[in-house]
Amino acid sequence: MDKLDIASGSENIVITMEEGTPIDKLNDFQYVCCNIPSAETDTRAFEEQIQGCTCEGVSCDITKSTSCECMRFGPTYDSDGKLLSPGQSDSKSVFLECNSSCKCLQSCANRVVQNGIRHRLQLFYDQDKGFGVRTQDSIKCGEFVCEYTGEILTEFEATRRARDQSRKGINFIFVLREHVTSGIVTTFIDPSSSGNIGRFINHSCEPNMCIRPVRVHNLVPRVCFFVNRDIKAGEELAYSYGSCDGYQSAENDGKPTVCLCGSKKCSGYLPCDRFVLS
Ligand SMILES: C[S@@+](CC[C@H](N)C(=O)[O-])C[C@H]1O[C@@H](n2cnc3c(N)ncnc32)[C@H](O)[C@@H]1O
Repeated sequence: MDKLDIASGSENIVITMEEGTPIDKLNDFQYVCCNIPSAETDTRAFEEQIQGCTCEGVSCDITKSTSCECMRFGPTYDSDGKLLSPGQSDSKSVFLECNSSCKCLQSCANRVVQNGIRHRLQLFYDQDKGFGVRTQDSIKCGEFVCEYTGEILTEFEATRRARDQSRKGINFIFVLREHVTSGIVTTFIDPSSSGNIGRFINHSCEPNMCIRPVRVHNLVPRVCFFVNRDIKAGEELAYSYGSCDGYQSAENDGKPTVCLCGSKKCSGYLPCDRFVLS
């Protein structure tokens, strides 16, 4: 692994590591910028291209979102590419960007996540919480930070791996629950051996980031982090591992993990997803 860039050049920005970060702990970790199917996962959702819009011009018009098929569920961003309503639990559940089959250009206002990480991020290590991520730039409320990429698992494999990871006192499996008309669609993402910088972000009971499941070229949801307030360079980035409109992260089975987020609103323990226990 590159000592200067944990992404080894695969992101469009260098992701540095604070001096002294014990990267030897990450021997088998492979950095991947996008989700990949595990050996057991049906790959059809990866292959099915979402139909693009037929808008004419360089960029689709955010202010007339009803005229763009990619914004049929409403706009996701404002004209500066900032997430609309980052401080609220979302009012809509489908977040669609324009994609490779649309006529608009890569600079279209409805293309944010697909343009990758824009702010300088740094990996660091804390004796108590382990790895963590801070920003080296100030970030404005609503701006995109990064995704949580990894292997997309079947429920069976997710349960097996979650139990396995819990025994080692750590759990990386992100459980995304989306409420759709036909019921609940659940996606399991495991970045423990293949993942991106999102894998290292810690939980806070008073987080500075929110999560949105964004779809771009295919049906596989991309779990995306956006800041929910203006933040300063040097701040640690954090999201809530607990449920919020269907998003949850698994935690240690049986023994709750004491939360060290340091917030006055701290609930004492990390949230736990019940699927691990079933
Ligand atoms: C997705 S990983 C985050 C990166 C992790 N710190 C590492 O060293 O790889 C989740 C794990 O980090 C630790 N963690 C995250 N947030 C924490 C918090 N607020 N307090 C205590 N431990 C935390 C827990 O061990 C949890 O299982």
